[in-house]
Amino acid sequence: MARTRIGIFGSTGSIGASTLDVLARHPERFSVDVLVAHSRVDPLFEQIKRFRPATVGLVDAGRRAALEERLASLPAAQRPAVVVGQAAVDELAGDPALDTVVAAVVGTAGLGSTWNALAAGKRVLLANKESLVAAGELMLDVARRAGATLLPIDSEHNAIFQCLPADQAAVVGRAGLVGDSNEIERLVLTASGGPFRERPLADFAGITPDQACAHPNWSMGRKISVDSATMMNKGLEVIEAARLFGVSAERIEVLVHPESVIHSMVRFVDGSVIAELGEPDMRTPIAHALAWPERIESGVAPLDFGALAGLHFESPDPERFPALRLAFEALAAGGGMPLVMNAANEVAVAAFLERRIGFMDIPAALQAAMTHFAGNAAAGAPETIEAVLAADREVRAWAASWCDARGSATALGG
Ligand SMILES: NC(=O)C1=CN([C@@H]2O[C@H](COP(=O)(O)OP(=O)(O)OC[C@H]3O[C@@H](n4cnc5c(N)ncnc54)[C@H](OP(=O)(O)O)[C@@H]3O)[C@@H](O)[C@H]2O)C=CC1
Ligand SMILES: CC(=O)[C@@H](O)[C@H](O)COP(=O)(O)O
Ligand SMILES: [Mn+2]
Repeated sequence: MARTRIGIFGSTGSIGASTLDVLARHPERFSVDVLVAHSRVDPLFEQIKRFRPATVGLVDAGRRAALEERLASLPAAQRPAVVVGQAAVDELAGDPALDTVVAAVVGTAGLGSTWNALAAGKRVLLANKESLVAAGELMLDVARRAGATLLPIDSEHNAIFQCLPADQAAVVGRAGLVGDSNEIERLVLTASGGPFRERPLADFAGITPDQACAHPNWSMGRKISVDSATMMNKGLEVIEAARLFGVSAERIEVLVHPESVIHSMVRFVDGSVIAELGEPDMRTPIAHALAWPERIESGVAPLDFGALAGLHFESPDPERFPALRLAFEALAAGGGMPLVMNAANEVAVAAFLERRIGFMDIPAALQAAMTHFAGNAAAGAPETIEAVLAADREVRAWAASWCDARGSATALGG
């Protein structure tokens, strides 16, 4: 059997590392053909030595010399072709030499590569939820038209995908929509509640970036870790679920489950609930999507029920986690509002990580952007990928000014 040729966009990140860990267990089944990073050449070089890709992409042209210097130490036959710059790297995702693209870039920076892979009709393992939130139906359209197979590896969506009836799951797997099934009552997205689930609101002002990135169950990149701490991650995931599974906001429930053992569930009209359980380890959904519809070993230990202290559930607190409510509002508003919310969030999280604004300024930035752009966003979602990118840039510029003003006011004691 010919090996499946894999490209990992965002290979040096947390999802990239988990994917390579799974792939290393199945060298007879998969080859690693393309690896893409933004600028971190040291981990990229280690991956090149181990997995011998034919091509590597580096977005930051300023790091090219550093990468070439390292590659010069390898025998010529082991040196990959090097592609540099965002546009050229994004084009690699549509390369006919790839069967499967793992979309693991963080933020809407991943939109170009995810889009190109779908447009080329590939199997796309989607971690990069921000692209789907920003581009929405446009992205699903391009996937459908090209006959792409869009498989979620975000743990909740992969869990739901696994819980759906086989005929429905096959439709999602081919980038279609579940639609208004009269068998499925609702989708239940579980949420850990993040590191501040029990912290009083009065103490939120002093939250530091390192505290926000200390997720209780999952080891992830810093942006998504902050999103989990504000529960914006769950908000993005509500929109991601609505898009992937074609369900309205009323049929999506968020349930805080601090152990992250149940990764999500589907409620059926007859009262049945089907859940997917496992250790909180991304190698499980990644292995599932790599091999789907077959199953392969992932390296994740079997769940030890005897070691569980219990499974707990509670409702999300809207006072301490307003970002979740804002996401439901953005979904209900439709049009370009999810794009506005997402772009403002990316800018505000970056400002928080750089200590320019406080933790609760993140949801404040979302609220301000959503209010400011309400008229534009209501006009409808952008109709081309270029319009999505232009709208994303416009909101980012506005949100950056908002964060600058908020940061100066805070520094002045305002
Ligand atoms: N981590 C997790 O467990 C989960 C993550 N996700 C989603 O997966 C995505 C990735 O998250 P995570 O792995 O945690 O993030 P990380 O921050 O760990 O990694 C991000 C990766 O993207 C690369 N990158 C950054 N900017 C660009 C760009 N402009 N073009 C190409 N590559 C770029 C980085 O390269 P470099 O290293 O050079 O900076 C790095 O390889 C996010 O959308 C997140 O929401 C979803 C579910 C779980
Ligand atoms: C692993 C994964 O899929 C993350 O998106 C995770 O869900 C984050 O946990 P929260 O439930 O705290 O957002
Ligand atoms: Mn998730």
